[in-house]
Amino acid sequence: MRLIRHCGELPPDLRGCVVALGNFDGVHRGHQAVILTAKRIAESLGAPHGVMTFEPHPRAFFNPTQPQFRLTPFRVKARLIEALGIDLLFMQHFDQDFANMTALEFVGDVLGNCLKVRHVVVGYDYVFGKGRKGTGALLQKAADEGAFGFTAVPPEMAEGGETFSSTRVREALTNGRPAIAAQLLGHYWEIEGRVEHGDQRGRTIGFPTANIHLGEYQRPAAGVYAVRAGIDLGGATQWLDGVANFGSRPTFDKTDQILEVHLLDQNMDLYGRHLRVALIDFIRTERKFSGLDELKSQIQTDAATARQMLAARHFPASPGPMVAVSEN
Ligand SMILES: Cc1cc2nc3c(=O)[nH]c(=O)nc-3n(C[C@H](O)[C@H](O)[C@H](O)COP(=O)(O)O)c2cc1C
Ligand SMILES: Nc1ncnc2c1ncn2[C@@H]1O[C@H](COP(=O)(O)OP(=O)(O)O)[C@@H](O)[C@H]1O
Repeated sequence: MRLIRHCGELPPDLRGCVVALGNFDGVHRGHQAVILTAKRIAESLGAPHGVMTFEPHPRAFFNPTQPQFRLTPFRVKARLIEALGIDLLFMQHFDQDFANMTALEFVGDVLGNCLKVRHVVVGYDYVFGKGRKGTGALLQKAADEGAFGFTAVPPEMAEGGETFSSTRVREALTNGRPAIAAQLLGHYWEIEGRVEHGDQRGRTIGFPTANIHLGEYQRPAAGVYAVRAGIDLGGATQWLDGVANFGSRPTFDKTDQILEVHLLDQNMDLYGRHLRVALIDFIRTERKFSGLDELKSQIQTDAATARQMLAARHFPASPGPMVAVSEN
């Protein structure tokens, strides 16, 4: 997959693609339907396929003080889109100038003059352009006038008849339901980041923990999770079982929230390493303990619970993006 940040970077032979437009935060199963529709149409036309997405997320641009909400920071989103086999990823920088662009200007200048798109694909409720005036109807009108082909993909339904949505994924995570989030996403939800130094207390109780700050990520429910941690070993991601706590560690009167991951049966220096942490199951809510002994004995129980939960699930043997398995 080729990442294009500026129109001028697009080689002439890659003009005329079929493009899926959207924010696609999470790349959930509804997003996948939109992106794969663009891919299928492109293949039938013999054209390149692409996804156009906007950074920073327009919602974060317009409301910079709102709580963090991202399911997938850009690099994670890009990896998931690449896994769908897409040729081109257009990352459109979202700034004040871009926000001022009308829907018609976007269609004419970006989709038309710059990309010379053959076909545009969006989800059923997608809106774009200044004042959110750009709709499926506007794109259909441009298509009727011969600018390009157009497809609006109808809502993809989950088993219970509800539509897949990033909002529902966020709700599942804040309610401590990572398995539900995984069903909606079609893959386990992952937090990834660099391992930082902490208070070096973990090793003294036999549970060293790799610490990761969540940055722009949506905060899940505070508590203990069975996790799988992905570490880059020689270019391939190796997945290891673990138990993690996300929260503010009230036992030590801390207030900042952090993800702390203990890898089961491992002893390795992870400081400064890049870690992917997939939340698999929720074990319990975070608590304030009377002291280290009580915390240690609870973490021993948590580790045993995580072991059982992870053993009950089946994960693909090969490294790469993990796929969600159904609840059992
Ligand atoms: C499985 C697990 C469960 C935890 N549960 C709690 C908890 O309920 N309450 C709490 O205050 N801290 C909890 N912690 C966080 C520990 O307080 C923290 O890992 C320990 O103090 C080590 O901190 P350090 O990495 O800064 O050295 C948990 C940690 C792990 C690994
Ligand atoms: N099984 C393991 N799981 C997690 N981290 C481990 C493990 N074994 C060794 N480590 C190392 O120990 C560090 C955490 O130890 P800890 O005493 O909790 O220190 P800190 O407070 O700095 O996180 C990790 O960052 C990693 O480098």
